[in-house]
Amino acid sequence: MTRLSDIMETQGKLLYSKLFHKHRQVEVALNCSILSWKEIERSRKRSSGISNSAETAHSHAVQVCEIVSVCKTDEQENTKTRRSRTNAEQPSQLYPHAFTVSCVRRTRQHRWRCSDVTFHSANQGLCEQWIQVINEQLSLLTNRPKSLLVYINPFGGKRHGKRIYERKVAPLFGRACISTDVIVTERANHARDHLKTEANLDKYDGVVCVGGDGMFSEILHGLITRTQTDSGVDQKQPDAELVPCSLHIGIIPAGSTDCICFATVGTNDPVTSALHIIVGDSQPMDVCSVHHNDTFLRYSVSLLGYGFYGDVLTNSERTRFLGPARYDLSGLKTFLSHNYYEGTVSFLPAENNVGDPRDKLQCRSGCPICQHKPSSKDVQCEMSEKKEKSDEDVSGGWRAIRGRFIAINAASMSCACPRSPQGLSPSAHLADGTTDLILVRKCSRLDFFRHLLRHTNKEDQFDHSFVEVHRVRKFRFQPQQHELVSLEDLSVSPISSAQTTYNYSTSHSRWSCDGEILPHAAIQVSVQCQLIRLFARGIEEQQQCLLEDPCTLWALEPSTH
Ligand SMILES: Nc1ncnc2c1ncn2[C@@H]1O[C@H](COP(=O)(O)OP(=O)(O)OP(=O)(O)O)[C@@H](O)[C@H]1O
Repeated sequence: MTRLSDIMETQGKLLYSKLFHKHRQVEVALNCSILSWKEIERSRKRSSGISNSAETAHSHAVQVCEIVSVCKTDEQENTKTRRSRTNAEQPSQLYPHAFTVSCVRRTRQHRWRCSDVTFHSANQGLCEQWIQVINEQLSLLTNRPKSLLVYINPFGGKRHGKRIYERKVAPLFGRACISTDVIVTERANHARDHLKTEANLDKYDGVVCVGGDGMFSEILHGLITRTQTDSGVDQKQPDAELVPCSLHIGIIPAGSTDCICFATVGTNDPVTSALHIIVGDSQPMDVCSVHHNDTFLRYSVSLLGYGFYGDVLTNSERTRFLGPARYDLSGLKTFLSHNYYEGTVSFLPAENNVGDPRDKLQCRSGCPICQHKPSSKDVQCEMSEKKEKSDEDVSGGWRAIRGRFIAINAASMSCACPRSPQGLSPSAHLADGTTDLILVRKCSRLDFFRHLLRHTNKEDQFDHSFVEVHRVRKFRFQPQQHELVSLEDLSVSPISSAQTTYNYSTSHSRWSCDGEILPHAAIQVSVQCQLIRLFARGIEEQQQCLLEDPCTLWALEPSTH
């Protein structure tokens, strides 16, 4: 990676001045990508009668694209600060004019904060020039949103959505001169329906969702449906090539489950999300379209789960009154039930894909695998290759596995969360046009427990004889129609042997689709590569970016953060 200081040298300076920062003289320089400042400390050593002017410098730099705003420093603020200074800090009194640059500062665990840096000068005109030139550079950043449509779910999570937006997000949008239209939802699906038909989307550069994953799903469905309607595409057709949405979606986390935000930003923090929106970050994301025959069911961006995860969700819905504890209780109940389900999974492997579900390459900011996006031409080519092969192979490039499954999961992202830091599929990618299909076959309770346990540590959860994982572009599931099946032939684990009764599989489970239960067990799923874009940049390798340039403003905050 190129050092910021090198960029400063190689790119022409737009502006250079000696100003004061924190009562020390600094050299401040701006080019089209970096604002940097360097402390000048003159220690006049006199030896052998020769005056020696030495510079010891503390350098700082911020990328122009991470500047939130620049403004004249409030007169009162400036005077107050000056009055409170001691005599030793008097030079600032000689420099009464000032401007403040607000910029992104990285703190621990992928959190961003807005940090103010104030520069003082005796020359008012010079301060105004700095403000003007920095603003000119900011206006060249065309990816930044200027106008946003914000939907707030006032009942998401702990019901703090409105307060979070008003206190933490709106002031930042104001500073960045972003205009907003805010809609506080009055019922479930209010945001989805408004986006589908009423909203005048031409006015906006993006849509912001204040709430949890359920609220995000509403925005996702509203925006995709609207885009297809406006483009004359029929999303009901399972083979329709969907048109990518032009508006970005921003997520301000304010729900009880905020997995999409966590997976795309690395933290669930409203201020961090607001800053990613302000700087106009862009993270493409795959979306799975789910159909039952020719009926469109839903879109999914994170997890489609049949069997274990479908049952956990179905059971938890029956005990909503228990609050978030219902998921633990339902998980335990489902685990003890130890059901399995028979059916056929058919899938189209992503053979030309660069990555593999077990290659341990995690999807991170600027992910090379997601950048190697297959064009629809490549996918067509892959399909026709498969078709050619199909002359010999009856499956037409598709593979089919019939069996008895405890769980069938399709992870379109790692699905990492605080409880499972690696997630269900640690190497799944946000935008490579595939989903990781994980099949957990019938096994003993103890084995299944061992498999589940691996989600909480760093061991390979696919390294079990009863687990297989395939990276796929499409898949189908057809449940087996049959009577109740006995688990007699299961290898008996210590846990199950303690029980005197046998377990029986009910014939069907339900699919959990990003936390919503689907009405059909037989489904067809097709991954729509990079159908949407979020105001995010994926999870940054934080330590790496701190170490790469010592000349950086990105100092870590104390561990309290
Ligand atoms: N004004 C409203 N009144 C009732 N429900 C709403 C309203 N606005 C949105 N919703 C619905 O609330 C559901 C949950 O919202 P959200 O995801 O923001 O919060 P959550 O606490 O994370 O949800 P969950 O109950 O799924 O954990 C969404 O499916 C959404 O459709």
